[in-house]
Amino acid sequence: MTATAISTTALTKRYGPHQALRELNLTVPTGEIFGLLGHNGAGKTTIVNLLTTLMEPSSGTAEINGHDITTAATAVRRSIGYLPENVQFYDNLTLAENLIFFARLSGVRSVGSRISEVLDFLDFSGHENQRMGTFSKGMRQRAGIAQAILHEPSVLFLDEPTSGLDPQGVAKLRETIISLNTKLGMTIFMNTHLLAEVTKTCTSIGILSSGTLIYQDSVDATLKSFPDQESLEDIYLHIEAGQRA
Ligand SMILES: Nc1ncnc2c1ncn2[C@@H]1O[C@H](COP(=O)(O)OP(=O)(O)OP(=O)(O)O)[C@@H](O)[C@H]1O
Repeated sequence: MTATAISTTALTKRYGPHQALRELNLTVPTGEIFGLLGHNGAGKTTIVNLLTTLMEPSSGTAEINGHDITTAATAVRRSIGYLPENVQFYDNLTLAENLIFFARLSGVRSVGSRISEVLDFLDFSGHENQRMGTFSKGMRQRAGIAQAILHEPSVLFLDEPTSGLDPQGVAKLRETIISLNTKLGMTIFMNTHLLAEVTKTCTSIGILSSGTLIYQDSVDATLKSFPDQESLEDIYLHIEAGQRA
């Protein structure tokens, strides 16, 4: 039986009178690279904020590796890594100084050797003594992933990870996400608008529309189920249009 990395039951979030997420029931098996798609304002960041324990749900529940996001938030935080869309660092400090700071915050043992191991894995060694204020967007992204995986999480959340990257940066990020999944066994949950990238990177997708999950399946099954559509982008637009009709 496949283990479950992420599961939500009737997960709901209201901001005042606005219902951003409506009774979401979602299951992501361990080992998937799951891409959450949806229009602007669909509720994608809200889901990530709930699953990473940055916010509490209005009602409903969710579990990460069997830990409840509300009653076992500390256990959830130990088993997840999170790369927000705009990752923040201390720009006047070097990469190593930043990573040491974050590693200590998350209780990493053998900080120096763990940082070397992570930078090596990400093919990012050699920048340790560079001040972060001089980093390009792609380098910041790489540093953000290093920070997010320092404590060896088993589930990694990425919010719009391709935002602001050039095509080389997008390709490098894809390579990194796939190797985190295949070599380290991490389950990946990513929010994205870049549908061409989803076909190349993700194993399964969900589509969120106005706070409701309207579709979930593997990428392969999705491509087979809509033989008349040329690409995942066309399939996405077709499903979304069906929802609005
Ligand atoms: N703190 C907040 N207070 C009030 N409304 C909010 C708040 N955060 C988000 N919203 C609203 O909730 C809805 C979902 O927002 P969310 O940021 O989760 O969407 P999204 O799918 O991530 O959008 P995008 O693709 O534009 O980043 C939107 O209508 C948004 O305006």
